[in-house]
Amino acid sequence: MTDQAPAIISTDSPFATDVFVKRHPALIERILGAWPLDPEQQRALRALADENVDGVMEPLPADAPGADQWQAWGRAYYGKPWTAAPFLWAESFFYRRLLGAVGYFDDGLWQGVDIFAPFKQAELAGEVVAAEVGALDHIAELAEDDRGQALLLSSLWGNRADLGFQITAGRGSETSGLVADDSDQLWKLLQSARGGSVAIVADNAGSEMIADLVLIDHLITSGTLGEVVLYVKPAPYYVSDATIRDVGDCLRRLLAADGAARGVGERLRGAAADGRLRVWTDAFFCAPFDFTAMPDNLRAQFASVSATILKGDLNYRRLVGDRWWDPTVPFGEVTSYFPGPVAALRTLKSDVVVGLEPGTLATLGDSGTAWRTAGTHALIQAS
Ligand SMILES: O=P(O)(O)OC[C@@]1(O)O[C@H](CO)[C@@H](O)[C@@H]1O
Repeated sequence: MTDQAPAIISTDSPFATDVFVKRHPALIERILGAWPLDPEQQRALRALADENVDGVMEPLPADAPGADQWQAWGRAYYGKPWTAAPFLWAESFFYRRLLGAVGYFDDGLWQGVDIFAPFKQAELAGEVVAAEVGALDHIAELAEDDRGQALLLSSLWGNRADLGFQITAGRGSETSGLVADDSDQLWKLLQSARGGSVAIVADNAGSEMIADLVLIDHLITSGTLGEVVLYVKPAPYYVSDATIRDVGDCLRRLLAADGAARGVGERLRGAAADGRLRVWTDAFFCAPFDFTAMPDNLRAQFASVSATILKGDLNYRRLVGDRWWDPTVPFGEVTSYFPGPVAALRTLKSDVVVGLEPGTLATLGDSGTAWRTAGTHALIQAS
């Protein structure tokens, strides 16, 4: 494996700094507006927002679930500004603190309540998803290979529908081309695994999950794959990250539609019933580390499938490491530690990128960062 590049500390990145001083307080305002929170919950949320903007990071209360573990993980960062910690680490801790502030982990009324559900549900009921579901009738008419590629691209660009990102970036419609396109290699990988099992590490609920489910249906129905293991988050995270509940909501959205979408929903329900589609999770998916630190059980699971496909920006950061890589360092080199063939489908929404051709990088211009963070560019990379 190549030498590790320096980790991204938020103070070194205007984009990451904004996540703490703008995105997180705006998210907290939305939560305050969406729920009948009691005074203590409101106080805890407002304190967390203030801490993010100009306070210092406080550890979890000593009696909170997982407090010892987080105490050990974050010893070097508590008492310092949020932006002084590694970006990836501090964001994960923010979501742990956010859920803790409303009582998600405590016995009582708020235990297990997904505070992001109103935002996810609005997206699922909206016109973007309606158009996406309706478009399946046309895609069904395409030849099998063209349909596969169309669904792959739809799963890729579906990653723009990230509700955390939209808090500060808005829902833009501008898209540029792919900065890296290993889709031929990815299809070869899937064909060589024909009839086998593939892991898909999901990202967002709503529009993106609908696109992922439609792609999964295509891969299973066409016989390309015998089994898909879909990994979701064990708890609400990064606003729109999918949990098992979201997979259920998306499946029901497909089943409630007419035409091709309903067929997709029915086939997926059948695939789940006979084990060809399995939904799984692991606590590590909400841990503040990249995949080099994955636990042995997860490593063994990824090693047992023919390939793993990771969706989205955060999974990409965790796959290659949230680091200031030279953008031309090969994807295969950085991901060589991964237990088995691996691919990434990601729209670019943070500083990290690897695997670019020098010519592509020259065209994008390495000085400006908008192409890295605006969600207008995307990539498909495979090892
Ligand atoms: O993983 P996703 O949904 O594609 O993107 C997550 C994201 O919006 O959140 C992080 C910043 O808060 C970045 O990784 C990215 O901008």
